[in-house]
Amino acid sequence: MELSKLIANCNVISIKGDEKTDVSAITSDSRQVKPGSLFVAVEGICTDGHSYIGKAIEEGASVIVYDKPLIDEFFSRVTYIQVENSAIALAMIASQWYGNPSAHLKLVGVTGTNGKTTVATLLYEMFRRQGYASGLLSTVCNYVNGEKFPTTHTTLDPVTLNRFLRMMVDAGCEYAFMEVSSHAIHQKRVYGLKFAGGIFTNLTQDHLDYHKNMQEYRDVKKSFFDDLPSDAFALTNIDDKNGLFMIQNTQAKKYTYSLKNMADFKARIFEKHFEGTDIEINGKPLTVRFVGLFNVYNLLAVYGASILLGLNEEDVLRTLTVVKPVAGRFQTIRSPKGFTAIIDYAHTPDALINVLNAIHDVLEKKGNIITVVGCGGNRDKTKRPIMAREAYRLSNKVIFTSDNPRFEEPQDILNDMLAGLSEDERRDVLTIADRREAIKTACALAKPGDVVLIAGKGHEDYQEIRGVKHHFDDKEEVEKLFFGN
Ligand SMILES: CC(=O)N[C@H]1[C@@H](OP(=O)(O)OP(=O)(O)OC[C@H]2O[C@@H](n3ccc(=O)[nH]c3=O)[C@H](O)[C@@H]2O)O[C@H](CO)[C@@H](O)[C@@H]1O[C@H](C)C(=O)N[C@@H](C)C(=O)N[C@H](CCC(=O)O)C(=O)O
Ligand SMILES: Nc1ncnc2c1ncn2[C@@H]1O[C@H](COP(=O)(O)OP(=O)(O)OP(=O)(O)O)[C@@H](O)[C@H]1O
Ligand SMILES: N[C@H](CCC[C@H](N)C(=O)O)C(=O)O
Ligand SMILES: [Mg+2]
Repeated sequence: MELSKLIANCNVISIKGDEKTDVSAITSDSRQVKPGSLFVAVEGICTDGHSYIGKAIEEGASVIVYDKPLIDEFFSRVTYIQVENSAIALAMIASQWYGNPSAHLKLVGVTGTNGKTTVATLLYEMFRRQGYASGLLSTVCNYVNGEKFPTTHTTLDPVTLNRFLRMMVDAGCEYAFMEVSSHAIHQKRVYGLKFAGGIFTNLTQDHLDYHKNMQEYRDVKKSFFDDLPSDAFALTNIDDKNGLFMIQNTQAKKYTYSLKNMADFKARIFEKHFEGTDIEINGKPLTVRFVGLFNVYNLLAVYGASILLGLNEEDVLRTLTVVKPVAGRFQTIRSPKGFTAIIDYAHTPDALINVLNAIHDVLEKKGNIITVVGCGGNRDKTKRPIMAREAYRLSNKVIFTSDNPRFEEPQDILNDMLAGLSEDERRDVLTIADRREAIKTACALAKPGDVVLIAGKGHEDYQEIRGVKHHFDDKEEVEKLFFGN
């Protein structure tokens, strides 16, 4: 593609070299540069792409896009484009390169601390079941109409993201649903995408390793809604204290959902059981196969977005009665000994509280809750003592274990968790760093009628230790213990 066309939507400060040059590929990673590539130098968290400009040229890059003064020498065979912001330029160039695919889809972004995967995946299933070709970009998996692709992030980098959206357009998809993480908004990964709608689920503590404080985290999320166009919808959970704040300055059409207040989309709960929940949405009764108050919020968001996108109400309600939880989200496995294991991706204090309360609601004190939980390494450390405290408070027995230690010592993470308990309380808990052993111990302690909650890793099929992902799957571990093999 001709360079001048590629940079048409960028805020260009200066151009040195031939603007008509033909570009053969685009990347922000010098290690992926091929002859004729355009390389965008982006300042990152670990390193600065500007330091790899020399390397990119050595590998054959013919265009360099940058936003900081260059000290390197200029080569006459290379075109240098100085832009206002490289991360934004990367997103705009990626969209152009793939023919602005988001403009040819009805793209809906879901943001919030918890519930993004659940809401985005259920929307994808909803639209597929109504016969619409659709795509999904989520933490668990990406789908282009029925075809499955593994993923690396909750929200992909702009080049990969736009490549997927292009694949969706080429496959005839009309709708696309994606998770929008706060990291992605902050790093401009979704910049310039044309959204047909945005959904806010909730905001509670997470990622305080990355964002300076809760206010910055909240403001980053809000900026996603600030940038929505006027023909899009902004659908928000007004039972969350930041729900209205999120849509305060958006140009998009505002809609609300709630279980407690007057709202455009409203639900009530009648009866909770282990197999599901009897609810009412906008006055219509239905039984869903989901457990937990938080899942009623997720389903309500799905209902609201489906209606706003033009689906028929009866079809939507009928589909809500048949869809099932996403892998690793409140996934229940019955043991032959009469207790239940629940695998759940709760990896924030709020998610853990919600999932434990949901178990209490259906257990009605007729059994004990044994919780196995750990916290991820090289992530928000301040959530560790809180998660430990809540797990202790809401369980009959807790076993602290490892999640993904990444580059930290497992015992250091466990110590941060234990700091959330008093000395007396610490004597009540078991600390077993080996996750396999921890799960085994919990299942050995369980009596008929009990629940073993295994929290934090959900669908993940690995444990990340010192940069290596070792195969590990909570569900597989439980099935081995229950059914052998
Ligand atoms: C902290 C974080 O978000 N990091 C993301 C960020 O990387 P970074 O800023 O560290 O990049 P860097 O390594 O400093 O490099 C800067 C630039 O130099 C380039 N470079 C680097 C080395 C080299 O040899 N040559 C070269 O050109 C890099 O390609 C990059 O363009 O930009 C990269 C490209 O988009 C991401 O892959 C990377 O995700 C890392 C792997 C990650 O783990 N991110 C997690 C925290 C994340 O994003 N999570 C959210 C979900 C969170 C939630 O649950 O809500 C997600 O959306 O997945
Ligand atoms: N609406 C909700 N409110 C609070 N907690 C929720 C909600 N939905 C799900 N959870 C809890 O959070 C966990 C993760 O759910 P889900 O994967 O849908 O969230 P997510 O926002 O995609 O997470 P991530 O940030 O890792 O992408 C679930 O296993 C459950 O424990
Ligand atoms: N998307 C989340 C995943 C956390 C999952 C948990 N198992 C962990 O490793 O901390 C994050 O990047 O914080
Ligand atoms: Mg997710």
